[in-house]
Amino acid sequence: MAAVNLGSTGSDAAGATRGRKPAPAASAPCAAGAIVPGATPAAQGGAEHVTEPVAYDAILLAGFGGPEGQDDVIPFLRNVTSGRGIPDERLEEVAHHYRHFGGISPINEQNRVLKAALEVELASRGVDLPVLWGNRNWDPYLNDALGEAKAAGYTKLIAIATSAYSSYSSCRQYREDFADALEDTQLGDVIEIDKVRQFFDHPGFVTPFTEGVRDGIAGLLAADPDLARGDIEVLFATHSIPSTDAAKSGPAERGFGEGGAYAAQHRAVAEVVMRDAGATDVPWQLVYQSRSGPPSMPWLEPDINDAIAELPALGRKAVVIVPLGFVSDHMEVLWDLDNEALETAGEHSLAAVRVPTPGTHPAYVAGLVDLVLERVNGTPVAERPAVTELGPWYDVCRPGCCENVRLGFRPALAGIAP
Ligand SMILES: CC1=C(CCC(=O)O)c2cc3nc(cc4[nH]c(cc5[nH]c(cc1n2)c(C)c5CCC(=O)O)c(CCC(=O)O)c4C)C(CCC(=O)O)=C3C
Ligand SMILES: [Fe+2]
Repeated sequence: MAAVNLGSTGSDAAGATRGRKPAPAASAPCAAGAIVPGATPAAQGGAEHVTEPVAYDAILLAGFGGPEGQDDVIPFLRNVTSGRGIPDERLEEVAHHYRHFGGISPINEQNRVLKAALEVELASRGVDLPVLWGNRNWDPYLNDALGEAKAAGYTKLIAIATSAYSSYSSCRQYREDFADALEDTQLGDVIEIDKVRQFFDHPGFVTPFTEGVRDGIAGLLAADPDLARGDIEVLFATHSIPSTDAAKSGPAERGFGEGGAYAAQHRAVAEVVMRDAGATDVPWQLVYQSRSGPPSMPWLEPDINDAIAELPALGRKAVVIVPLGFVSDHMEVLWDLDNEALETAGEHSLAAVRVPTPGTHPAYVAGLVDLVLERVNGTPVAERPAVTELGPWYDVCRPGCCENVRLGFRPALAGIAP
């Protein structure tokens, strides 16, 4: 199967190893890696990776969106939760997090800064691709970005969603919203949108965390000469999701164990981070945060605060909190980690540090441009960097990938139906 990376282990720019991806057990017959130019990926007979060059007109930076004033907070939360059955008490609770910061989520500003950093990086590498920015849940919306594309005459966009892992919320929902936006703007016959692969194991995304863990451990040790490495626990934190979403988060034909592809991707990246930070002697766990939904519905556990409360009984004296699931210091990080989790650590007399998110780390910005260029150039799969054996992830989402069994799902781009 030409599209699957069976290449030997090699070194990439960040010094990490490129793994082998096992061939899917029972996927549909796979076309050759190359696809027919001009046709949409869905018409490609099931290719997992697109290894023909594509002449894109622009990059679509697709964000989550966030409120930028007190009056935006409730309308924003209604956008995010429309049709979800999120209890009103939960909305009130979340509104309070935003109110505390003047009703302003930092996420839009972070995406403005990321867009500018991408433009600088593209220019410095001589890549002539404009960056359009649109959000799923707040102004500027995806529809606005498509309006800009139309005005400029762009017809072929390559999307970067600000979300690294596979799950309904972090992958398919973006792809559904692309399809919705094309329908809303009636540009579906004019504009095509492809999407770069999930980049959880791209070295550009992983390197900032590796540096952060190394620095975090060193900082704790420097601050307390009596602290031993085994006294520290590294907690890799990511957004909890409903267990049913997690189970559906990978391609239907591959098994990933407890928590589906979503948890497996986080565990695999955490292991690489610990190894590359030179910290295989430091204990670590994957933990979850920011759950919502009714208490009767199972979500991925343990919650970070519960995990922290258990640490003294394990003999730990300090904790390094790594926001492994997040690309920037948005509300989930500022509130749920810097406010709540650090407070929980204090209540249990643990020294604690929170590692930075990728933000606009040069490796991350360059990595996002690399992800675009591998699609522009149709880079062979064996040459695409991936630090875990799970990747490089699919360019075209697999059938049944990232479904939402609670809500049903809508038509989506950049994948194979359903
Ligand atoms: C996997 C995942 C990511 C990471 C991937 C990605 O980045 O997309 C993420 C990111 C984010 N989530 C965010 C905000 C919210 N998420 C909510 C609700 C939910 N998130 C979920 C999952 C995820 N969420 C889920 C399963 C729900 C329950 C509703 C449902 O079943 O679909 C709610 C509703 C209230 C609540 O319940 O908390 C809000 C306000 C913000 C913006 C922060 C800011 O403003 O700075 C960001 C970046
Ligand atoms: Fe969320």
